[in-house]
This record gives sequence, C-alpha cells and structure tokens, in this order.
Amino acid sequence: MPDHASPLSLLRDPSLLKTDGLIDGQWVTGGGRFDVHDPATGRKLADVANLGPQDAEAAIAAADRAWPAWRTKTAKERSILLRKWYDLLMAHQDDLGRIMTAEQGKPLPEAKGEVAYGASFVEWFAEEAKRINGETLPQFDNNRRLLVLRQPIGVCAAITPWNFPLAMITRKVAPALAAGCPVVIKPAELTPLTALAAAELALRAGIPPGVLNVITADAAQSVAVGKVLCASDVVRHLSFTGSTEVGRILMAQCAPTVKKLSLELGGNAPFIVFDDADLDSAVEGAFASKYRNAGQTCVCSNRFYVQDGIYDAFVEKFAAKVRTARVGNGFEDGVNQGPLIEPAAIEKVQRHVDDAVAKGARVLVGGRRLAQLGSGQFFEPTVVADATADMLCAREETFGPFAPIFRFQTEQDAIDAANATEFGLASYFYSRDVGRIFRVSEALEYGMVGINVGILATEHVPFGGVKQSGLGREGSHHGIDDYVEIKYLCVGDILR
Ligand SMILES: NC(=O)c1ccc[n+]([C@@H]2O[C@H](COP(=O)([O-])OP(=O)(O)OC[C@H]3O[C@@H](n4cnc5c(N)ncnc54)[C@H](O)[C@@H]3O)[C@@H](O)[C@H]2O)c1
Ligand SMILES: O=C[C@H](O)CS(=O)(=O)O
Repeated sequence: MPDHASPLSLLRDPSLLKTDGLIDGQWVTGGGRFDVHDPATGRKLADVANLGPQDAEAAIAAADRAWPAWRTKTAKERSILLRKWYDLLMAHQDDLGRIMTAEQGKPLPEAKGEVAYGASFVEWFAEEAKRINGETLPQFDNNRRLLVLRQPIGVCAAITPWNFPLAMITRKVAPALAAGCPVVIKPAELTPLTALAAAELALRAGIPPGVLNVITADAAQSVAVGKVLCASDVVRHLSFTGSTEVGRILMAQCAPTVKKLSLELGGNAPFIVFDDADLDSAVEGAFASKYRNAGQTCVCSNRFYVQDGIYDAFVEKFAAKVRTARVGNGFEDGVNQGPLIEPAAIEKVQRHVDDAVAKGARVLVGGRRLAQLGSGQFFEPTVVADATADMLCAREETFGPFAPIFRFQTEQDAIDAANATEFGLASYFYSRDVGRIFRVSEALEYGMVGINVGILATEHVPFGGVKQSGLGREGSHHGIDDYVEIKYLCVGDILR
C-alpha cells in the first residue's frame, strides 16, 4: 500500500493501484520486485513485479489460447467491449491522471488530457472494429469468383515508452483488439502503474482473460522479455514505441521470425518561421510544440529556424513567452512544466545547452537544472539564439525543455536544414503564403507536417514517421492495417 503522504493515497478508487503483472486474467507477482519513483520528489511510490522470460512465455501462451474465442467474436461484440473499456477509462480519468502525474511527472491537467487522448484511441477503434471490410474483385474467368479477406494477424506484442504511459499503449492495444488479436504488453519500467490500472479497467469492461496481458519488468528484465517476444513464432506482430536505437535492436531480433513490425521511433522536429508568418501565432505554436510534457514528446520541436526578416522580433517575443513558464510539482496548481523523468534526461539537456554555448549560442532564458527543487530533476525552460548546425542540438533529439533558434535566409535554406537529419517524424512551419505552404509541405521529408499549428496529433489521423523515425502509422483508419492480414480467395467451378 502507498504511504499516506504519497499522491496515490488520494485515489478515489485505490483498487486501481495494481503492482503485479497480468497474465491470463491473473495478477502475477513473479520472482522479484522493482521500485517506481515519483520523478518530482524522488520518493518511492510502489514496488512492482519484476517479471522475466518465463512470464513472457506464459503470457504468449495465454494470448494464444485466448485468440480463437476472441477472433470468432463478431466485430460488434468486440466493439461493445472496447466501448465499455473507453467508458471506464473516462469514468476514472481523475484517478488515472493522478497515477500518471505521480509516476511520470507531467502536470495533472496534462495527465488528464492524456487519459482522454489515450481513451480516444479505444473509442475510435471500437468504431473501426466494425469497418474491417474485405473486397470482391472482378473475375478473370466467369467460372471463378474472387474475394479478399482481412483477418486478424494473431498474437501481438507491444513495447511502450514512459512519456505517454497510457496513450502509447492504447494506440496499439485498441486496434489489435478491434482486429481480433490478443496482446502482450511490456510497458516502460518507469511508468508501469498507469498501464496496470488501464489493464484492470479492461478486465472490468469484460475483455476476456488472456486477451490483454501486461509483463512488468525492470530495465534488465525488459531486455530479456523483449528477446522472448521477438523470438517467439507465436507472436506475429511487434509494435514498438521508443528510441530509434532500441527500435533497431528489436527489428534485428524480429528478423528470424519475419514478424510484421510497427515502429514509432525518435524524432528531431524542425519548427520553421517564415517572414510572412503571423508572429504571435508562431510564438504560441512554438511554445506548445516545445514545452509540452517538459519537452519530452517525440513530436516536440527540436530545432527552431527563423527567417532573417523576423528573427529579432521572434526571438524577443518567444523568450518573453518562455519566461512565463511555471516549473514545479505536477500536482501544484498553475504548474505547466514538470520534472524530467530521470537524471540521465537532465544530463542530456545540460550537455546540449553547454555544447551550444561553447560553440557560440547566446542564452536568452534558463540554461540550468533547478538542483534545489524537489528531486533535482527539474530543468529551467531554456532558449538560446544564434544556434548553428555543428551543435549537438541540431543533430540529436534533446527530449527536454531546450529551444535552440537558428537563423536562415531563403526558403530553400530552411528546407535543406530541416531535412538534414536521419529522422522524419513531425515538422512544423508558419507561413500565410499559400504557394509556400504547398511547396514547403511537399519538400519536407517527414511523416507529419504542422502548418501554422504546434500540436497536430489526434486519434483519427495517421501518426508516424519516415526515414529512421519508424515504420507504419498509428491511429486513423490506417491504424488497423498492421493488425490484419490480407487473404485472397479464388473460388472455381462456379458454373459446374
Ligand atoms: N514515434 C513515437 O510515437 C514516439 C512516442 C514516444 C516516444 N518516442 C521516442 O522514445 C524515446 C524515449 O522513450 P524511452 O526512453 O522510453 O525509449 P526507450 O527506447 O529507451 O524505451 C522504450 C521501451 O523499450 C524498452 N526497452 C529498452 N531497451 C529494450 C530492449 N533492448 N529490448 C526490449 N525492450 C527494451 C523500455 O523498457 C521501454 O519500455 C525518444 O526517442 C522518443 O522520441 C517515440
Ligand atoms: O511522444 C509521443 C506521442 O506520440 C506524442 S503525441 O501525443 O501523440 O503527439
């Protein structure tokens, strides 16, 4: 049980706080435990079952046993169960938000927003479950009839990150279940409590045992569990959201079993402001795009390119906006910048800031960790001007509250700079010139382009990247494609 000073002691429904893994509808304690901490205070929140390879094998077997009954439910039956899960997620939005803020740190309003966002994938795919249609094709011979079926691919595995502890899970589990596939989830070791609470609500919704399994594991056991999920021939699809580095490892591990892969990987988003932009709108969009989740999202702008003509005005206005940010514990009213998830995250931001300054960047706001605040895992929202392409922040994903501003002259200069990366997830630009909007949108090598907006994700759009930012799309009607297999039927002897 959480100690009563813990934010989790205020849950309206304490039974949502689960700390064991879930296999075949049973909560599993495993051999050891690992601690989960509040990144804002450093205090221990709970200890969670540290499951391993044998538990992963058991979960795969349970999913395989559950598959026949789940796949033979009608689309409407699966849809109804997903809708019930959605209703329960929303009914417990406050508690799920509180659990999320406690273990991930994002401000409570933002956490509750993620609960609604995560739940929206369950709502969306509850509807999409009824639209997984096949085809009939013109026959090439009147004695034949040609059909195309779309059938569930089979047992799916999902490995997910800590920065969106619910949405990155439901964005995978909802389409899998909708398509008729059971799932084994391995959530991030830093944020397992949200995943377990969502799994508890799935059970309450009536999703049968074995259809949704959760393998909680610490960093070392996650590697071992991942190897089992990748090596299993029963697992026919692996969906991973996380760093490109780990994505490469999992992709290689899946090669021997030729699994279908969905990869949502790292980003390095450019944010381009042209001379013809609405300056105030660009400043608002830049702040939203950079400092959401304290800069810890895959689609956060990582590089700010501002055209000569408005460079000084943008720098001044943006710096003034960033100075209004309020850093603190996510449970405090008015706080919009929470802690970074762990010390390594702080060290990376500091490394990027120090490198930029050493190479000539000018600090306008922030620049340092707030070592005296709480756990010491808070970093000042930071802005530097005069950034250049040789800096680490131009090449690496900072994944923190650091905004380097680069100056550019021509439209082509901006496009070339924006595309000079192996990543291709999200990109943004501000312009009110309709010709430029089409020229630049078509030239940017990214899976997603925000034009005069700083936030672009929602459940019914195809979310994903190109180049080394991943494979496939999540959400939208495209999001079901990775969970079905296409089967062609050729029926002869029709005229006999
Ligand atoms: N494209 C997207 O939609 C998206 C969304 C969120 C985060 N991300 C990316 O994720 C990264 C930050 O998240 P993170 O630090 O959790 O990423 P990470 O790659 O370190 O970890 C992600 C998950 O993979 C697990 N993992 C790590 N190494 C593993 C291994 N060898 N075998 C099996 N599992 C392993 C972790 O336990 C965790 O559950 C950033 O690069 C961010 O851009 C991308
Ligand atoms: O960081 C990962 C998320 O996919 C970002 S978003 O909430 O989907 O935009």
